[in-house]
Formats: sequence, structure tokens, C-alpha cells
Amino acid sequence: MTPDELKLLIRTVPDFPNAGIQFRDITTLIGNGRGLAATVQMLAEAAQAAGAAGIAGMEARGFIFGAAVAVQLELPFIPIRKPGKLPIATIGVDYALEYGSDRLEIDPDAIEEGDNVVIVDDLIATGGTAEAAAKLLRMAGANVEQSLFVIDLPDLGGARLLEDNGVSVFSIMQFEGE
Ligand SMILES: O=P(O)(O)OC[C@H]1O[C@H](OP(=O)(O)OP(=O)(O)O)[C@H](O)[C@@H]1O
Ligand SMILES: Nc1ncnc2[nH]cnc12
Repeated sequence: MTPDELKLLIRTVPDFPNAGIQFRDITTLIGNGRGLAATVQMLAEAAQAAGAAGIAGMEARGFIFGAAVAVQLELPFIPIRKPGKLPIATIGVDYALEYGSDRLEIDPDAIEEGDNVVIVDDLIATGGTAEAAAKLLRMAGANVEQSLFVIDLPDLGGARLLEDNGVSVFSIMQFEGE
């Protein structure tokens, strides 16, 4: 399947979770087996090209794609979790969302110093989540140079924010001015 065909599998829901937000829902993409497989394949090829030694994914939607990419490449998966979920002393970063704020935490021992870790998530909007993830992974010793997304919303400037932080951005599809 092509990126344009995959884009047709995304469901857009207006005014969710707040008025004015066009919610790009991946439920309909992952509900299509061929679509899910093609998406994971594209992300895995990009992760391999970036020389990934590990894949990090953000709870919850980033777990779907990140874990699948890690399995495909036989690489470790590093879960970046919402607060209070890990049963150990964590390191964490607070961040702002398109519709609210949150916090991400990881196991500080999950990464070997200097490991090339690639970030995978379903969507980049303001980039706040991915910027926080990159900061956390770097605090834990990772080398973070590449991030991969199924969807980019360029109007919200997240990709630019990440590039300004030294993290390249790859996305399969974009929703711009629509
Ligand atoms: O670029 P940003 O403006 O930071 O937004 C993108 C983030 O928002 C969504 O996650 P959400 O926090 O809604 O959580 P979920 O994966 O648990 O649904 C999405 O999965 C990204 O992680
Ligand atoms: N517009 C949007 N659609 C789906 N997930 C999102 N996360 C942040 N903004 C989003």
C-alpha cells in the first residue's frame, strides 16, 4: 500500500477531545491488517536506515507501532510511560499537549550509554511529547537523532521543534490545511 492509500484509512473526528481539534484517529488504520503491516514496514525501514540500536515508543499509541517495529528488527523496545506506572524509581519530564499537559517517565537503566535510540509514535502535533521523550532518553544516556511518525500535522510546528533539538523527523503522511 502507498502512503496515500494509508492516509485514506485514517478517520478524522472533528471537535475531539476539545472544540476546534481535528482528531486524526488511527483506530481505522490499525483495524486494517494490510494497512497496519504496510505502516510498520515503512517505519521499520526508516529505523533500520537510521542505524537504530533500540526503539522507544510513547504510551499509549506509540506502543502499538514502536513495539511492532522493534519486533520486526529484533531490537529492544523502551517504553516511555505516563506517570506512576513503573514500579521503580524513574526519571521524568513534564510537557504540554495540543489539548492539555502530561508527564513522561522511563526506567533510567533501560538504555546503555551512547545507544542509538529511535523514537516511534503515531502522530506529531506540537512536538511536545516527542521533545520530552528525546530529553528523557538523552538524560538516560541515549543518542537520539531520529524520530518516526505515522502522521505529521505540519501546521502545529512539531517537526520543526524536533529538528531544532537535533532530532530528524520522518512521517508517512501529513495533514496540512485540511
Ligand atoms: O506532538 P504533541 O502535541 O505532543 O501530540 C502528539 C501526542 O498526542 C497523542 O498522545 P496522547 O497524549 O493523546 O496519548 P495516547 O497515546 O495515550 O492517546 C499522540 O499519540 C502523541 O503522542
Ligand atoms: N489532532 C490530533 N489527532 C490525534 N491525536 C493527536 N494528538 C495530538 N493532537 C492530535
